[in-house]
Amino acid sequence: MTQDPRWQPLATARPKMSQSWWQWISSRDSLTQRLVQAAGERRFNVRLLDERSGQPYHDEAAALGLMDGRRAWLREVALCVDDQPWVVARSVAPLVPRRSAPFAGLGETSLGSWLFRQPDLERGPIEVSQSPRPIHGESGIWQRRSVFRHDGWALLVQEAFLPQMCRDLSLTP
Ligand SMILES: C=C(O[C@@H]1C=C(C(=O)O)C=C[C@H]1O)C(=O)O
Repeated sequence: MTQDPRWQPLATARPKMSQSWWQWISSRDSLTQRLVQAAGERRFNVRLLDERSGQPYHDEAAALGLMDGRRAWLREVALCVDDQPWVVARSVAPLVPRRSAPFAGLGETSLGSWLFRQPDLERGPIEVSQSPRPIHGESGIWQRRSVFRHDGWALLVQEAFLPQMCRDLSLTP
C-alpha cells in the first residue's frame, strides 16, 4: 500500500522554506505563466506523460469526494525548461456521465492555459506536503494541491516542485 502524502494547510509550510520558494508554492495564479516568465529566453514546454481514465489514489479520491473505486480522468505532465523538468503535475477529475471533459485531450497545451480562461473558475485552498516517496529520484519534494471548479467540473491539480527548478533559478529551498 503506497503511503498517502500528509496534506497540510499551506501556512504550515511557510516556516520551512525560503521567501523565494514560498512565492512559488503559495501562488494562486497560473503556474504555467509564472514558469514561462521565469524561463525568460529559455524554452518552456509541457511534456505529456500520461492521460487516461483510471483509479485515483485514495487521498485524491477523498479530496474530490469520490467514492473509492470510482474511475476518474487522470493526466500527468512535466513542465520543462530547456527540456529539464521543473514541475511534475498530476491532475484528477471525476468523470461526469454523458458529458465529455472539455479539458481532456489538451496534449502538450497547458491545462492552466484552459483553466484560467474560464470566467467562473473557482480555486479551493492550497494544501502542501513533502513527498513521502521519491519523485524523479529525489525525496522530500514539496508538493501542493488544490481543487479547481468550473461549470460543474472539479479538477484536483497536484504539482511537485523539483530541486532542478530550485537550482536553475538559484533559489534557496
Ligand atoms: C493549473 C495550471 O496548469 C499547469 C499545467 C498542467 C497540465 O498541463 O497538466 C497541470 C498543472 C499546472 O502546473 C497552471 O498553469 O496553474
